[in-house]
Amino acid sequence: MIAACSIAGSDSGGGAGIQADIKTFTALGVWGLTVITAVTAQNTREVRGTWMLPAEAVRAQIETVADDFSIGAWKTGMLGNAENVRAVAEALPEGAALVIDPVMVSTSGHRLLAADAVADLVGLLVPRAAIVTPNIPEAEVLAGMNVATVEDMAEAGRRILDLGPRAVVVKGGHLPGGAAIDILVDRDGEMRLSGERYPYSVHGSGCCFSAALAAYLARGMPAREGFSAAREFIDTAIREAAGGPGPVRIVNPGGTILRRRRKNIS
Ligand SMILES: Cc1ncc(CO)c(N)n1
Repeated sequence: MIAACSIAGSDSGGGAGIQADIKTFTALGVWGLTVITAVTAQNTREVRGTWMLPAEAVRAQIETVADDFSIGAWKTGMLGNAENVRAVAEALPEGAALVIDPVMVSTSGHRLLAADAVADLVGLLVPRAAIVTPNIPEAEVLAGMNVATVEDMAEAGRRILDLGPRAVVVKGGHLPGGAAIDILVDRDGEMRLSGERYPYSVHGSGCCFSAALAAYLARGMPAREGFSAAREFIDTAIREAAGGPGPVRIVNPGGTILRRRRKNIS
């Protein structure tokens, strides 16, 4: 069995957070494990409240799943506060393949990471990541610069790479313009993917993208290949959500890779 574990908050609306991650893992043939950091009362339009779980509960969930499952990849989403960031850093097994979605603020404008937790996220977790996946506002915080152009995105990606992860994907969905461009930066250089820009924004797209990346890493794909595959997966999910705003619609992307690799899953 290929398994991946999401460390994130619950979205009662089912479009983002833990729920998005389980649905994505399932669509990609990966067994989804979950470590819940927080509960949110949320729908596609607003976050009405958030309640953090104690760090002890976060630590115990990580240790319990790690003791039983062979976990091909981990991903973090909403961590909420510095205590939970530290608990994750302490409990996460050494050498784990880690995708960090540095969730800070919801699309609807609600804070999902305390401002004073950013330093611990950067100091304790980002250097351990296989891939960090900031959107533009998150890249601005992590890189300490304004990002207004595609070249700014690449520069921000390089600065975040200097924090120590093996790769960074800066997602360009928040930039104005014709195409939606995402840039992966790693020590070999950069890789740009240009996709269609849909005339609406959907709830949960960032969560599904990073979960898809984690699923592909768990299935043994290298980071650059996983980036292409996850980009295609989320493009389909956003397109199928047409009529938005609303949640992304996760569809099984089908294709030969999934069917071929499915045989490996018992
Ligand atoms: C629980 C949760 N995680 C992440 C996001 C990011 O969109 C959200 N809105 N809610």
